[in-house]
Amino acid sequence: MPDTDPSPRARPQVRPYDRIAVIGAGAWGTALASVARRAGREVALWGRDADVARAITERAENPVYLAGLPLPPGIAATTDMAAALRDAQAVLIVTPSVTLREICAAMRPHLPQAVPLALCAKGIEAQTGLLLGEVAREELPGHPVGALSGPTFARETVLDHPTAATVAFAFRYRDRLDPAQSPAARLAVSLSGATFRPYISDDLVGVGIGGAVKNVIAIACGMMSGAGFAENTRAALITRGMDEMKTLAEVLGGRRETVTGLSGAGDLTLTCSSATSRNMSLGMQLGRGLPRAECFDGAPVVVEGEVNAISVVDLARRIGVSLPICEAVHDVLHRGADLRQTFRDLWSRPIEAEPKAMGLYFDHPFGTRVL
Ligand SMILES: NC(=O)C1=CN([C@@H]2O[C@H](COP(=O)(O)OP(=O)(O)OC[C@H]3O[C@@H](n4cnc5c(N)ncnc54)[C@H](OP(=O)(O)O)[C@@H]3O)[C@@H](O)[C@H]2O)C=CC1
Ligand SMILES: O=C(CO)COP(=O)(O)O
Repeated sequence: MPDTDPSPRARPQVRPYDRIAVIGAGAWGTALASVARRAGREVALWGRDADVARAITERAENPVYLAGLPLPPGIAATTDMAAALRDAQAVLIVTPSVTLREICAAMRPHLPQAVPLALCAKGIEAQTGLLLGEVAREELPGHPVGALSGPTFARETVLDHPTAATVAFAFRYRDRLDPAQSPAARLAVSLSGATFRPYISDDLVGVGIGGAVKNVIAIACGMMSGAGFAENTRAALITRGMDEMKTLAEVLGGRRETVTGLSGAGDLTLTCSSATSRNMSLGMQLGRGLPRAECFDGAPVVVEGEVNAISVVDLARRIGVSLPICEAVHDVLHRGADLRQTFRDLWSRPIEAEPKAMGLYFDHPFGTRVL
């Protein structure tokens, strides 16, 4: 494959998918439906709330998840899975990661044959340690499975702020011979618009790990910031958190370069920098000492990093990978560990080398009394 951009005339033509189904009418599902609609696609959006579906179809608004934001007209929202999937040429699955198996089962009887599926949630299945792509492959064999992931707050995307994301599908042999017909290329072109810019990847593992781990690191950043620490600490957590992503991705067969891309470093930077992130925001509230039940005023908010902390840490332990920041978040969230003491301990672990490959470890001179 050439590694430079050929002249415009020599670029292969990519056929977009004309009809796209989006499963999940929350903030991100609605935003992606808007992206696809603005790109000129016919869009069916499935959600389980009839009032929300009606408001999207009739008033071009999602009053629950994106209140006050005008959506592009022409999104056909429905609570009927069969209707949403009828004649779909590509499907975006956008419900929280814990629901993926049940959503796949609900889709199974209605899916057109071999239609590509792009997973847009961020997580790892807790009971099995499987990446979401593996879960979808188990539940819906015979479909190309990929992911769409990146630094993409739903509101900003709907507000048409320039946004970029990665579309990843494992390339089959025939995709390497004719990349223009690959699901990654076709979906990327289908969603491309004046302000939405997808990049193409074949590294589903690297993209999946980036999305799952960044949520946990964002909780860590929020915790430290809520506890009163400042920018030095956040920058250290982002950088060392990225190292945890790289290590895990590489051991599982993903690429380090993917982790430095939009779905890794990009998303990590976004979610660790802003209280708009639900993960960062949960960490901040806990860091300030709020009990979990009182965070978000008790509202049931999707915070993927909370479940991801369990699945990421379990997976890493099973395969012998050390992820100290994820472990710290896990212990505070799920083992009742003291937040400040846990982060003190994190800072006084044995001195090690950057990069790890140097293989150097020394005792920390102050042990756990360093902060
Ligand atoms: N919001 C964002 O900016 C972004 C989110 N994401 C990812 O997208 C995924 C979804 O998040 P987001 O859209 O923000 O979440 P929201 O909380 O906005 O919406 C969740 C949606 O999932 C539906 N849902 C929940 N449980 C089920 C279920 N068991 N069966 C069917 N539908 C269900 C909800 O339906 P109901 O209203 O009926 O409960 C709701 O429509 C997450 O993995 C998130 O990390 C990725 C990028 C950006
Ligand atoms: O994944 C996101 C942006 O890319 C959304 O982050 P939160 O789930 O933390 O809000």
